[in-house]
Amino acid sequence: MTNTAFRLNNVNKRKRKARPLPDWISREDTKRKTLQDVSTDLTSDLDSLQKRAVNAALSGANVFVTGVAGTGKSRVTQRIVTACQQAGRQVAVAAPTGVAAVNLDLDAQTIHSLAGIPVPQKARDFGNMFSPNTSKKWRKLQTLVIDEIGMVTAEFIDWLDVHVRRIRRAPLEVFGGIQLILVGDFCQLGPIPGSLSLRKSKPYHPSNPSADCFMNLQECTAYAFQSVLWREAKFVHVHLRKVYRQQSDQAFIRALQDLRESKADSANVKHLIQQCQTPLQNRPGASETIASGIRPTVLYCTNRNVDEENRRALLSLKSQGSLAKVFKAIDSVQVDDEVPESSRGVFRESLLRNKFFDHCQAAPTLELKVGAQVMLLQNVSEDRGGKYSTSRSGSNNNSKQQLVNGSRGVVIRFQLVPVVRDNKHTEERLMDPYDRDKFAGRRFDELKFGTTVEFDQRAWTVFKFVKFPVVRFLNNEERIILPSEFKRSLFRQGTCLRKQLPLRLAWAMTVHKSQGSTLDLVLVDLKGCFATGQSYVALSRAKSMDGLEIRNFDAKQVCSDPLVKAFYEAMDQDTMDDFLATQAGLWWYPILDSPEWNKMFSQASHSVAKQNSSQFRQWVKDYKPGPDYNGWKGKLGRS
Ligand SMILES: Nc1ncnc2c1ncn2[C@@H]1O[C@H](COP(=O)(O)OP(=O)(O)OP(=O)(O)O)[C@@H](O)[C@H]1O
Repeated sequence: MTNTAFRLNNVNKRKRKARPLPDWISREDTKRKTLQDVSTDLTSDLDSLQKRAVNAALSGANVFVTGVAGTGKSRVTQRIVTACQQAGRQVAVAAPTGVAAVNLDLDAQTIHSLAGIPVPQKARDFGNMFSPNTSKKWRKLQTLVIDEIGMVTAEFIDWLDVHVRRIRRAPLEVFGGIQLILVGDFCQLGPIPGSLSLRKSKPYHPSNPSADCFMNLQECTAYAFQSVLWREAKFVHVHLRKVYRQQSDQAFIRALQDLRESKADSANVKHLIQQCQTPLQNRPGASETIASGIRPTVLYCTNRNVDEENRRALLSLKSQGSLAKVFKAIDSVQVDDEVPESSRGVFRESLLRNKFFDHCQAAPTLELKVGAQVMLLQNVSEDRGGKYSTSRSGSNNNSKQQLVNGSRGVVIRFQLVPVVRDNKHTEERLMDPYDRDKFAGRRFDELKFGTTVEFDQRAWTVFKFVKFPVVRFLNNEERIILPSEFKRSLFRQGTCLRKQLPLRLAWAMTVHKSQGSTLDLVLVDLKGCFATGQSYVALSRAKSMDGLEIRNFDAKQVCSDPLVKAFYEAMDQDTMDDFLATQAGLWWYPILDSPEWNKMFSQASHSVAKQNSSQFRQWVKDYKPGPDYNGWKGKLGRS
């Protein structure tokens, strides 16, 4: 081909590309077709409401997905995230607490670390968001998914919104134009109040910009729907209806529904309590499982009871003469390459102090013994040679066949696993018994001291053996459990990494930690129940009454919030705008009554603030982070 011909061809190609599409295929349609394909692939096993949630998310709308416990909110969240990613969107997934983020298992992080701020005590803590790294991240983001929105306070979400708008220089758009997917159930555990007293902090006023804002963050227990954001975001509400977790036990579903609505004296609840008073070991199905060595998970309302129970249980095993093995986690951090050399030390220190290491489900030290009750913390993915995967898709769906995050079992022995070293002695590796490719046709237990195997184009020699637990799970599968990675990436900071066995002792756990999980065999002790929705969350973890024992139930402790009830009624009656305008109340109303506030504003401005959100918008407009943030001066005030 001559140069001229080549050029002509290119011109023709360009011309062809520029030719308009036929009238009957608009560009919008071709785009929709692609989204349609994504949606069909990901929603084939979802019910119609679950599909509606995924499609609404794909349409680009702000979506709120809710539903009673066990209706598949987590499953829908996973599909939404995958769908948005496949549609080419920049997605971030966050949850209000470390446990919820780790539970979600979608490489989610806490909302605070996503925001690049500590758990804020003062409005100016949000000033950290203006750091070049964090603001760049927020500018790129297209979709933000927040799970367990019921635990996020209205005040927090409004302050976040305010700062994201400024960072993205889009003051009039909710979250500066980022699509919001909020997921949660306001009848489950709500925002947890902290200890900071409102009275001790000064209200923010534009005339005194360096003062700390009125900071109610640690005290605010207003629901996210009491935010300005909720009024402006125009959410598509999707209320999932079909309960999957207890689908084989309709009487149980009815009782849970009554508990959710605080009808603790109903016939359904009485029936539930009566059925579930018999100890599990005296019930036909459960007693067989217990006889095979698997004891029920015990849920307590307080941490103290949980620790006591696990310690007691492990000690009782010790007294039977069984030897304990201690597995210590290996923690490390990796600072992002783009962090300048001069700041790497500071970033390293800050990553090492990250809350991830406190919240990580995998304990820093795990003591195990033969007979210890354990729970798997990650899915076992067969298609990846039996390794642990961080994906929770399909989790718990088919627990009889699959081992998933939450699967329960008992340690039956410890197994020696070979460690190999390459012939240059530069690297050591633990041999994964389920990674069959590595053994070149040999059986794992044929590997003896000094045996050489070849993989990764190198020869490796067995030079020592290390003991790891073998767990027998509820589905009777026995599996050697090897250390696995738990990590959290902090955008433009680096990664926190913990290497530990994906197991935790599972004789007992708190109700707060159990939120989001499905349990086959569970004993719920409601002594000391203190939070709204706590008894509902605890009891709704069980799959059926056959696998549930209830202790210390007190109808007086069952409480739900009438405001939440009204919120759901408004959603079902399609009167949400009216509810938000007249009943919900904005989170700062109680602050208006504080003496500090009274000094700042006249009675007249109170009523303005109560009537609409313009007052808040005014603060937003005038708000400037305090003097601590001079470092980011260049980035401020441009919005
Ligand atoms: N469409 C579906 N088909 C079959 N099983 C499903 C479906 N949706 C959800 N499930 C199963 O129902 C159980 C509960 O689902 P999931 O944990 O997603 O509910 P949830 O609404 O997030 O619950 P919670 O509010 O308690 O966290 C899981 O075992 C899940 O695999």
